[in-house]
Amino acid sequence: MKYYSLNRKAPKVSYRTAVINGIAPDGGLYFPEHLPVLPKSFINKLDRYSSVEIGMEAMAPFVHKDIPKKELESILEKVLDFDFPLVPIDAHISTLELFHGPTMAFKDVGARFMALSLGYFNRNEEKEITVLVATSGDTGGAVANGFLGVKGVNVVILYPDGKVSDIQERQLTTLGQNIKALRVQGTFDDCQRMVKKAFADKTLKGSVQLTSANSINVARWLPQMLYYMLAYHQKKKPAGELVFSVPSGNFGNICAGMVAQKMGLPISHFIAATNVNDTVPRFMNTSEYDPHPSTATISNAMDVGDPSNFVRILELHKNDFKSLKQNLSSYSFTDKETKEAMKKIYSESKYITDPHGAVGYLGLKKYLESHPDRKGIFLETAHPVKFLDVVSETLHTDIPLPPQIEKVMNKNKISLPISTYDELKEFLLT
Ligand SMILES: Cc1ncc(COP(=O)(O)O)c(C=O)c1O
Ligand SMILES: N[C@@H](CCOP(=O)(O)O)C(=O)O
Repeated sequence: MKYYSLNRKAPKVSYRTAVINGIAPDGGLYFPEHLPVLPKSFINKLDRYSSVEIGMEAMAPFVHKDIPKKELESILEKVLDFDFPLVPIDAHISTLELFHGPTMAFKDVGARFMALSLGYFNRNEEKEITVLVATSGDTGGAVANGFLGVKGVNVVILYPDGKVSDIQERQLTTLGQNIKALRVQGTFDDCQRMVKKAFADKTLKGSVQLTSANSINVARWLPQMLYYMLAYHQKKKPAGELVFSVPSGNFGNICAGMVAQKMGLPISHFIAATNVNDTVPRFMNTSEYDPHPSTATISNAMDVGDPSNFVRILELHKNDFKSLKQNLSSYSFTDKETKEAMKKIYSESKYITDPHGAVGYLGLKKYLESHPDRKGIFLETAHPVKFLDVVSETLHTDIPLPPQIEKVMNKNKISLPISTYDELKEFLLT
């Protein structure tokens, strides 16, 4: 498989080079040259395959030639070593829990897939590589955990100071070793801008080999398509067409779902549910992309004003607004609505959602109002314990700390404050 730059001013590259570069030299996101269509016989029998077998079929074409099948299998065995249960909420709605991994958010699959891919590519290299990552909460912890101790890789995480939850901050600042955290005076978008500026900085790139572990990196982005396949894997046959509501921030997860759909998964429609950071819902109403600075919300990991992956979504729909409209609805919700939804789900179904999942639920509910004949799944993207304050204040209930979280609670948070790109550059060069 070759990958091209969406800015179309850089050479096509292999999976290996796309992963190592992170972003193309012309500043564009990499995109697969073609999307393989999976055999109908495979799609119709997803329930009969194991998660690793599904992962092999779906991911092999994307890494082909750079990662041998045996190695890919061993990577997938490590990446998919936890469950992704589909839980019914009511007669029309289920939720796919993506939080049973080591950092309890959906980022664990992509982060570990990328870490293991890079570890494989770096196995005989002497040169060190620096993985730069911007986080609004969950990517940082997942990347820190996934890359901890990986030979030849240093990780630098940028997060917006005071805008991530206490547990999220602990997950990205307490591991030590090859993981460093920088707390930025600004928003997630400022962090992401600094990361992108670093990639465009020739003097920096001459001294440090940089890559990104955000979903701009194909190794972080593409494996997320497996969630959608694993949902069908749990459905009784024939599953029929489903709609997916995806709580969205940087739009990597929903975009990976759209890749799965193009590969043959029978998804009838997507809902991108956002908090008040509504750049995409506004675009879907006006066809004008007009990013606003992000606003802090209780679903903080989605506080993104200028989502990186939206260009990939446009590419998947050949930049045709009409065809995008047929496949995607997008709605935004306030914190008040989110809390009301958390209460409603808890009182009606005894199910505790985190604020991100609750936004996904609201998006699905809204869509089903005008499509009562359809059934849908909203993705529960993080464990509610990661947002303990909001959840206990809203639902007046306690959540016991799972062992994954307990182990970071008594550790010291270590991070350096920065406010400008020059400070980041100085940090990377010393
Ligand atoms: C818990 C949670 N939900 C939803 C999102 C949004 O996902 P995406 O950025 O892929 O749209 C994130 C962060 O990305 C997250 O951490
Ligand atoms: N919500 C994310 C923001 C970055 O998203 P990514 O998927 O592009 O890494 C976070 O939790 O950091």
